Amino acid sequence: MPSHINVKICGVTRPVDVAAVADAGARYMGLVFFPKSPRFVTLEKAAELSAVAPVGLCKVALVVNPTDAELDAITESVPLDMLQLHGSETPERVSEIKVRYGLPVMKAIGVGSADDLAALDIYGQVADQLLVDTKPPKDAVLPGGNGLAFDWSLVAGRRWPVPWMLAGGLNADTVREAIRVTGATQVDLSSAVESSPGVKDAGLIHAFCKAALAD
Ligand SMILES: O=C(O)c1ccccc1NCC(=O)[C@H](O)[C@H](O)COP(=O)(O)O
Repeated sequence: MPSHINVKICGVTRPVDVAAVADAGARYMGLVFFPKSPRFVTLEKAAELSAVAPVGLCKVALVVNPTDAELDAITESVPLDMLQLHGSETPERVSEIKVRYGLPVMKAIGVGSADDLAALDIYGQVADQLLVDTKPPKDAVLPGGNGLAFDWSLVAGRRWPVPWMLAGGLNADTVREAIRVTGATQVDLSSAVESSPGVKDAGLIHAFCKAALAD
């Protein structure tokens, strides 16, 4: 019987990663267009990875405060199913991007304390999905993908009018507890399925999906 949990593996950089993500039963793969990330992919590489993704694997482009020119280039070169906004995009910008590109938009919100939860209610009115992620440390180079968890009890029992994913430091050992505490039906991760920064590991991807999808 199919699991009711959806997994997103973010930051694939090689065709073997795409195969591992699909074989392991993940529902989404993320392509990172943030140049400072060790998971950064060029337009050409992203198009190659997108082309080998099987039907049914949702291809998500992750961008940070993108200009229209950047999004034009990405959407013209890479077959995609969703855009993930991981910067400080305003609700108005989320709406604008949805209309201009005609793709579902997932907005990432960093959570570090209860003060951050109001943003989820606001963006839940405009985005197609929410990514509830750990708020990055102040000195972090990356706005996401830092392998750090937040206090899951902050979002326990919270619900929004759109589907949402839990992210931030998840791994095969913690994902079941994270799902139990938060009630998440979708989970996203990057760091814990890598052998070194930016290099995905098929064994770790399979182990994570086996743990997440077991119910
Ligand atoms: O992963 C990156 O390199 C990245 C760079 C810039 C913005 C966001 C980024 N990742 C966002 C994700 O969707 C990650 O999967 C999410 O933050 C969880 O990452 P991790 O804590 O490493 O599992």
